[in-house]
Amino acid sequence: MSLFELRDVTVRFGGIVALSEVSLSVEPGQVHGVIGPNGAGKTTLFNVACGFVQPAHGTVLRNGRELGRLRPHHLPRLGMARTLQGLGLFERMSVLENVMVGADRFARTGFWSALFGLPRSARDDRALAERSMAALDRLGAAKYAELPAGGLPYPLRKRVALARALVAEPELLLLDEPASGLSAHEMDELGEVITELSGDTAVLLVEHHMDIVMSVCDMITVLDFGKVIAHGTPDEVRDDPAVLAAYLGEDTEEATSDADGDATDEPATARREAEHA
Ligand SMILES: Nc1ncnc2c1ncn2[C@@H]1O[C@H](COP(=O)(O)OP(=O)(O)OP(=O)(O)O)[C@@H](O)[C@H]1O
Repeated sequence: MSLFELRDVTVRFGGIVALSEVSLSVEPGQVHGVIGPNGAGKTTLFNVACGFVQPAHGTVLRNGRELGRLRPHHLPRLGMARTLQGLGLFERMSVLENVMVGADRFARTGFWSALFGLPRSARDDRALAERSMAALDRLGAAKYAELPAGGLPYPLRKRVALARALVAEPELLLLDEPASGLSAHEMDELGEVITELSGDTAVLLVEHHMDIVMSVCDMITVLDFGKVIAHGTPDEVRDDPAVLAAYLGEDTEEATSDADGDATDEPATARREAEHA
């Protein structure tokens, strides 16, 4: 039984089929990457996994159980957490407070006891703060705990967002383009963090940057035009002719490592635009 599964998921936006009968499964301890060229359906797949988008057909399963109409607020009780491209931090709140927001799965305090400041609330708060500090420490960001999140450089804010997702101790972490906006060096660091985390939590990593996907994932699902065109280990996917044709191929060099280490896929984009025309 898989930890998490999408089975034959189809999503349509008007006349556009963003995902067509897509299936994938994430196993415990696995880092599962989802890659594909622009418009392949990666974000849509992530949004289905988070409950932002409801499939027209197909099912989402957690530990083999169909989830029905999954909504984002169901994730904590399903043992799932996510980070988003936009990070979604409260800029004026401290780093620690931001991370504590992610720990609500552990907050037993009810609305009334919190409102009247009953002792259990303070105890819960202390426990949450300790847990949050531990998550920050794990990501090398504990020393920024008291600073406003909005003032931190972008890579650090990413770490805070990751700590916030981790503090609920999810069994499955959903990461949407975590490498975007990072330098090559920061991407390497992120890769190490993800590999380290995967000892405790499975990861579904939707990512545009090929280098990090190839280096940290155990399994990769490749999408193109909303369909799964390949699935396998990084080595299998790298050599798959369908992947080479769709995404890697002659565009690989440009797509993964331009001079300053920042990824670009302009040649691939141009080709795909021509195909769509
Ligand atoms: N809300 C929406 N309304 C209409 N069409 C959409 C919507 N979201 C996505 N699409 C379309 O669905 C297809 C898949 O888009 P999606 O954003 O999931 O791809 P992607 O692989 O994440 O692309 P990128 O790498 O460019 O972000 C595209 O053709 C896109 O234009």
